[in-house]
Amino acid sequence: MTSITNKRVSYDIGCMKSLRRLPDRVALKFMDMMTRYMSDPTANGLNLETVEGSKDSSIKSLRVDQGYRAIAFEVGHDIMFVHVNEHDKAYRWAAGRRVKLDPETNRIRVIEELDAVVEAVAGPALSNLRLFEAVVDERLRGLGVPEEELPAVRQISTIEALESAEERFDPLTYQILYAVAAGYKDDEITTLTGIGGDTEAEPQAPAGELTFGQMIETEQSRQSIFIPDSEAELRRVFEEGLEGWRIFLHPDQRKIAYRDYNGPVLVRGGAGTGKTVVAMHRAKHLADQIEKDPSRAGQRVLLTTFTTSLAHDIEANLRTLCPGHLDARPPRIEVINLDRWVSQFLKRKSFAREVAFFGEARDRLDQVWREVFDDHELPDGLSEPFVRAEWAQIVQAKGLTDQRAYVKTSRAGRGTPLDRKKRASLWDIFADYRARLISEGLAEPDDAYREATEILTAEAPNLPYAAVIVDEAQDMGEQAFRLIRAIMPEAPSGDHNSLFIVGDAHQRIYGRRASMFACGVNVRGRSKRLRLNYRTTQEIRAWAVSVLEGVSVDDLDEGTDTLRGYVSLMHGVAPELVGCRSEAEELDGLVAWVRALPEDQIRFFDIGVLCARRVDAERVQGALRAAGIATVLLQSGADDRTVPGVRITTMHRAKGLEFFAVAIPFLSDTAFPPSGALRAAVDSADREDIVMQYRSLLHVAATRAKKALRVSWSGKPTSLVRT
Ligand SMILES: Nc1ncnc2c1ncn2[C@@H]1O[C@H](COP(=O)(O)OP(=O)(O)OP(=O)(O)O)[C@@H](O)[C@H]1O
Repeated sequence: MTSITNKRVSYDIGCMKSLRRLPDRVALKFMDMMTRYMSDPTANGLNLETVEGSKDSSIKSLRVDQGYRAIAFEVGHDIMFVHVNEHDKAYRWAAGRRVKLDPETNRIRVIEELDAVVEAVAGPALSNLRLFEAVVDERLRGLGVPEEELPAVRQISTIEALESAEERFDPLTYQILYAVAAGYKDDEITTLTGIGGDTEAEPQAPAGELTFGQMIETEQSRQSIFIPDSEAELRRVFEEGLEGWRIFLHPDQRKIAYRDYNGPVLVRGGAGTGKTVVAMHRAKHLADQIEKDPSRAGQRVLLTTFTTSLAHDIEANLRTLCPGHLDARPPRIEVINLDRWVSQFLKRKSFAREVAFFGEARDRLDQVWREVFDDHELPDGLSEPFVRAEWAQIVQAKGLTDQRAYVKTSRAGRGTPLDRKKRASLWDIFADYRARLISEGLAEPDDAYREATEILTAEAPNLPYAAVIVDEAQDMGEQAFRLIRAIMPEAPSGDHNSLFIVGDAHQRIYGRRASMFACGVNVRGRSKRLRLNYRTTQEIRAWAVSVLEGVSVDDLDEGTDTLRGYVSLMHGVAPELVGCRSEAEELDGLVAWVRALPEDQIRFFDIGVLCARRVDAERVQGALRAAGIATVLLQSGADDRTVPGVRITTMHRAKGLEFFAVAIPFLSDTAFPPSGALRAAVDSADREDIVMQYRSLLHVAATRAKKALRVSWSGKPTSLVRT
């Protein structure tokens, strides 16, 4: 027996999973031993014992209590725990295992070599029952199954047998086998595993030359091996649960979040690909760097979003990832939505006008417009809604403050042409509106962004930010990007790790748009894409993508994006598409669907009903309540999951949420897009924009579902859905 001190301890995903199956007292004891060792390795040495008769001399066992043993590999400076189980089972598991440094996949693999005898006996007898019969060795090897595991693969007879043999295989092998069995194509499996193909991650050194200690640190190994940085981190992971996003990042995610960049970075990815997860890890990484360097004390990372609710969610999640950075005084990470940041900044700068973000202040804007329209004649053929749309989408969106700039500006994308004369008379109206706003002490959000940008540019105040991370970038307009660039201007020494921008133009639901390049944010050569959807099954994702079929979407810059090449981690059942004769029948069906969901697998808070309009959400609430089903109508605040009840909310609010099962009712051709929204269109181009926003909204709503989706309508379905 050797008492081990001062080694680096890590845990592979198999160990984490086996911990979950242990009785609580055993799991707690193991966790306690590990955290104590990490807090003071010299005082709390680990008594590792050699496993007699094992194939690999580095395999060791650790007594957890009388009946349980943990299995680990001890190589050089590292101890990697791989399994915890009852005494005999643990030793049996350990007997045939060995650790392999696999240069092909740039990972540490934990494999079991079957004896040739077992193989010979099992082979012919099972020949007509083999799950992978039609799959040749070469394909499996190419996908990353180690040679040594092929005999065991050949013994698997059914998908259920594969599932119950999970512990027999190296975690990556299991993932590959499962994907092959589920019918994924090779390029899709490459996306799932991050091996080879067109992935962001790549070997960091010639893989063949890496030692165990180096190989365990690769982006690829860390997809399934957790190396805690500190006792606090280990304790948090044990306490908060083992949700993959915190520890087992996809190699692409880790590479994107944990590298240095010499300029702004753009990360795109379809719904559910872990963009927010990457943004959070990026914040942690940059804050870790600040913490380690005493000369950077007081600096911080600004993580900003478009909506308040996402900012709340991110802050809550960061509390489980790196609370120290939020609680430090001053904090090393600040999470705030951009509107709020602007309000606070302008307040500090004694900006005297009230910014009309929502509510009563917005009603006052309507009142000012009414007064302006009373005093002006509109140019021929133009309506009041047109004038307001021109103001919002051209003048304010582009930050135009004088007539010359307005006359010269490009109005690309606006349907109704305007000659010079019309533009000149429109400018009179705009100038009057602006003057009245100022005398009323009011400002629109775009004014606030512009003012803040001007103050920052003129004063260059000493802000504490070392970097800005932006989530939901697709919903931010030009003024927002100019402001972000002004908060984090390019340093004289270059743009080191300055801006990290995350978004998906397919999910643009607020009608704003900007080219980052035009706003001084140059991401050329640093544009990344995430392709693995962790949230939604392949079947639901395919349906959600069909809603956007044939539509061209930008890449948040000056190019175009596509939803091709995405893969979902899971397969599941096809979405239910339900046509009804009336809305009453639709609501009855919805109630029956909620009741029929398997109660043992799913709790009410994990069911979301998403509607285009708040009034519809209220109708759904009425129907569910009448049937005795508890409900929660979600408003703009965070979703408190300790309150029981089916979640009902608008599709807009659903952004940032996810549910096991989602229902989207009222998708008839007269109800979706809602007629009120279409009536607001000022011309055919505007109408197309509105329809596009509703397509995106439906795409967002559908991609909130993890496992089950129900879509319904009464009468004729909207042309936006494929039935
Ligand atoms: N490496 C990972 N391991 C396990 N789960 C992950 C991983 N990365 C992301 N997830 C999970 O996938 C889901 C989607 O992640 P996230 O919200 O970051 O995606 P997103 O791209 O921002 O989505 P959207 O654009 O739809 O809002 C979350 O439940 C998250 O915890």
